[in-house]
Amino acid sequence: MTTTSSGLDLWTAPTLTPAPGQLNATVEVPGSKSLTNRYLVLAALADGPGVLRGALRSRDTDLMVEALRALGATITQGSTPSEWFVTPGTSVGDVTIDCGLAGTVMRFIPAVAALASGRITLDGDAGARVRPMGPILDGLRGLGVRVNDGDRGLLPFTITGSGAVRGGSVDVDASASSQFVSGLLLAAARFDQGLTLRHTGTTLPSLPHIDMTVALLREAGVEVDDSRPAIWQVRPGPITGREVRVEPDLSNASPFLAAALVAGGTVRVPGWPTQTTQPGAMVPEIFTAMGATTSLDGDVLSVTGTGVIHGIDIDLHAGGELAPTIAALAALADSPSRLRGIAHLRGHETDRLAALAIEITRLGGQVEQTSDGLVITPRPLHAGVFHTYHDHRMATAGAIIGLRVPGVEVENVDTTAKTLPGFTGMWLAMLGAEPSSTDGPAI
Ligand SMILES: O=C(O)C1=C[C@@H](OP(=O)(O)O)[C@@H](O)[C@H](O)C1
Ligand SMILES: C=C(OP(=O)(O)O)C(=O)O
Repeated sequence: MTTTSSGLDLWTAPTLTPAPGQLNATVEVPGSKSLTNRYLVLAALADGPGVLRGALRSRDTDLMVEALRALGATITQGSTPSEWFVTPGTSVGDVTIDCGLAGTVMRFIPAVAALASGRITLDGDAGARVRPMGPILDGLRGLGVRVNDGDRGLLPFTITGSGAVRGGSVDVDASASSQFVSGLLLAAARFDQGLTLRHTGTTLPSLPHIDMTVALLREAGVEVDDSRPAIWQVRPGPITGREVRVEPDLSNASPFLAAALVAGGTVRVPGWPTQTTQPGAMVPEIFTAMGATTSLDGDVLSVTGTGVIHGIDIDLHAGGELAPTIAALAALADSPSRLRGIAHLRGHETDRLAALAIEITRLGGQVEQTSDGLVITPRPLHAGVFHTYHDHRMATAGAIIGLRVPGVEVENVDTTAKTLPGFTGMWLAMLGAEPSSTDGPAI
């Protein structure tokens, strides 16, 4: 790692020349962010103690633990960092909660805060203060919750919890984020009247993540009716405290599996679920379309590539999390790609459409931003700094491109700690290289 005069930490991404069979690695991927933070919320709202095993430890999940503690839950680490014991509890008093840059914290905690008693202020990183919040705050108001956001629809804001939420019916436009729906559904069984939520927008991103919310509620004994399109009904009732095991994070697996396409060879990820609501389940089909061979043997997903990557035309509205990985592959492909249905990525950790376009173009690529995505035309790429805008998935995208293009320096690669602390060590281990405290190794 080097630090420039302007204070940027730069990590030279290791390069591996494509050679069939050269890459041969098995990568253990930690638990899913989305599952971990949902299980934590449900455990904190449950009718008795619960245990999470295989949980992700990262900035986003540690912030969720701190937020739930501030709201009265007792959460203690078990015998390993990925084991959490949760005892529900209710807080009384005024607290401030740091959401960092975590969408799951800023969108899942407000409804939990409304069930507590006191003035609860949520704030976060500078980048979090521009992420959309209005529809979920208006939704809470419609359910009887006092919210003061200065009518800005952004962090910071204060919720005055009275120890109970009336609940009832509410319309929410979730076209900017599925988390507006998940954030209300997760706590809804604890509302006096439960919740009937109707999505009013013309598009709905990340439906698998809403399905994940519904599935986890049902596993915890909550009655949810999702039989009508874009309407969810949650009956009031207890949430069961229980023991759960978290699946590996399939979206975080995607950069490692992508390495097989770029470098040629095979990357395996154990623990791949046969059935899951994670959008990362789309990875095998997408990578196959881009030129890989994939197979699931037991619970081990193998992706084998030749170094030749095909462009793809894909609607990613269900799995926008995967866009940075796919954009990085597209920049190295043998034909143009079109990524569609992902306008909402402009409200992610950064404006991901702009960030990907600017950074790939900076390395010599050709990327056009459309109203709802990107058109990527492969061009010979060259060395340069890949800026990451505090976005973990920009950092992993830079690492993917650097695997093929010598001299790609990923700025602030430690931003990967949002969901994957230790990314660089895992990346180097996958490549068979020793982690280095200086620049990336010559491989
Ligand atoms: O509920 C969740 O766990 C998530 C939902 C999605 O958010 P958006 O619908 O805002 O894209 C996804 O991109 C995010 O990484 C995690
Ligand atoms: C959009 C993402 O995160 P968040 O949960 O902060 O919305 C993401 O991880 O790609």
